[in-house]
Amino acid sequence: MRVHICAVGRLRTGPERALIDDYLVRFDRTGRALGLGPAQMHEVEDKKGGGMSAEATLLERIIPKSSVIVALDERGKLQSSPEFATLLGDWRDGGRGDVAFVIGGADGIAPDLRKRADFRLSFGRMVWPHMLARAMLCEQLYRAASILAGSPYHRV
Ligand SMILES: C[S@@+](CC[C@H](N)C(=O)[O-])C[C@H]1O[C@@H](n2cnc3c(N)ncnc32)[C@H](O)[C@@H]1O
Repeated sequence: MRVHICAVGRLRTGPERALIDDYLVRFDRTGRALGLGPAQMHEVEDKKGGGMSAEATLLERIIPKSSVIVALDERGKLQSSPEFATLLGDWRDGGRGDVAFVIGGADGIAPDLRKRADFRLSFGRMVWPHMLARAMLCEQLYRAASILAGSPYHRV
């Protein structure tokens, strides 16, 4: 099952990029034997300042058809890391295709796209900058793969 990260904003060279690249390499390496990955990053940018509805139009174009859509949203559902690992395994085994994680921009994800999502995932009720949310997602993907692989990275 391929994992798509569909995000608003272009990641420039810097500390977030280093973190994200590192966790995605680790995720791909750990996930390969589990049928998870590779992870692909898709970015959109609305240069005309059309806000979340313009961003949603661009996001809709890059979300692969028939993928499970997971919207990252602070109002979504909280998961422990083992619960998230189980979800990822279930999506892989469910045979629906790929999974697409959607990360909004400064205004968030437009309501229609949020409603269309199969799952809304929260990293807590605080709002994080989108690039940090991206880095946190990549770490949790690696952690989930490690949990499913039974490797000792995750400790309770
Ligand atoms: C700066 S936030 C936008 C927050 C905005 N208030 C909203 O209504 O969503 C940019 C993006 O980062 C992600 N994000 C930020 N905090 C999050 C959290 N606690 N849990 C999950 N995703 C989060 C979401 O995808 C959000 O659309």
